[in-house]
Amino acid sequence: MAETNKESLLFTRVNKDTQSLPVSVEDWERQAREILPDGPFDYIAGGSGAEETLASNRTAFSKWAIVPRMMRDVTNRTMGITLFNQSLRTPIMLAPVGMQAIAHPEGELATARAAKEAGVPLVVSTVSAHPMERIAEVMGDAPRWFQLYWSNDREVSASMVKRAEAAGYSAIVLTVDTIMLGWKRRDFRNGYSPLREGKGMANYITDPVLCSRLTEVTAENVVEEILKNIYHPALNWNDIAFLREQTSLPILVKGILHPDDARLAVEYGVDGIIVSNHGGRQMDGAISTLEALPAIAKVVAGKIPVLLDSGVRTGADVVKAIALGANAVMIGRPFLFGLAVAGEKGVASVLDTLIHELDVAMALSGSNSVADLNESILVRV
Ligand SMILES: Cc1cc2nc3c(=O)[nH]c(=O)nc-3n(C[C@H](O)[C@H](O)[C@H](O)COP(=O)(O)O)c2cc1C
Ligand SMILES: O=C(O)C(=O)c1ccccc1
Repeated sequence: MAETNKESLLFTRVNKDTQSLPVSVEDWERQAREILPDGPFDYIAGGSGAEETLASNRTAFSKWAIVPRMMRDVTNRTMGITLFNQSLRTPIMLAPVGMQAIAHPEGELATARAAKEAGVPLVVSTVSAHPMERIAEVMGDAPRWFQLYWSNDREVSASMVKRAEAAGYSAIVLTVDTIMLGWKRRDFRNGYSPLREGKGMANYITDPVLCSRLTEVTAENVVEEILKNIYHPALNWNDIAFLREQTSLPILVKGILHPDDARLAVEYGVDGIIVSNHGGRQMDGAISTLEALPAIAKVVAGKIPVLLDSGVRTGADVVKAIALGANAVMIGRPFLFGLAVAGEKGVASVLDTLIHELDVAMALSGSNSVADLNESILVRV
């Protein structure tokens, strides 16, 4: 990506199109704060409980410093990786984020266009504001995964997975940390629930199995059904076998923080792990993902890919996560702030900035490829 680097620094970053756009996630967040009402803004930016995990996701990154290597000829460096036989331009993905219409009316459709343009895979949420098939249409051949919220009616889960496979999604991400919703004080204060407002029902109202359960298909009935479906405390490792019967796609579990769970994921034949605390939105007081990563990477020992999200904001953050054992990272709120402020252009700009930051961070740390990144360039501070 040497050519992009030159261009970005000398031209793109100072040309008139990008000048008015924010250049950091903090700036995007500030602008989103101005545009969005309290309900949606707090829903997006907030965390659960006392927001301790939300904060520690960031401080964890500052507890590691990069010790850059010099004079390593980084002319021909690459950010490319291969994940489940798919070549990706960078080790960055868009995390599954539901109900994106609360940020921007075009929601996931705008995000999908930006992701496609940037060559960054998108993970579409079960509770997306547009049907997965519609989002797939926008993406054409561009890489996309489907995130599943296990339903307490497993035939609904099976139906969604089959629809995703038919619509060209190439992996299933089973989110396992949301067997019930986290305790969100900001939302209680604001009296705000996007799910209740029907912002996350597109995949349900279009689902034949879910609709067959209703006496009458109305928005109200669908929302009630979703609320019942999202609550599924019985989820356990044996459910993986059922999921495996429904699809030939790779299955990842999202929300792993304990090395023993990582070991179980491998044992139960899962194809990938996403180290995540849901961006500090579920179990407050939970360990930050960067702190959790090394022990998990050690247990997994390269048997399956390990991804990480929660708190990734800069190119240097990506370098640190990969150096500590992640194969790739995902971002959530950063792209949502971009979406809220400037729709597709905003998501595109957030991605462009992060990708260029990563390129510069790799070059200046003396790394020619993602495979070059390891703990030897990190120190605890
Ligand atoms: C508004 C919002 C909605 C989310 N919806 C989902 C979802 O539907 N499914 C899911 O697995 N994770 C969901 N997440 C969690 C993200 O996938 C991701 O784990 C988290 O945002 C990463 O942390 P970050 O925001 O600090 O980058 C959501 C996060 C936010 C902020
Ligand atoms: O807001 C969230 O983080 C989230 O993941 C979610 C889960 C279930 C329903 C709606 C949102």
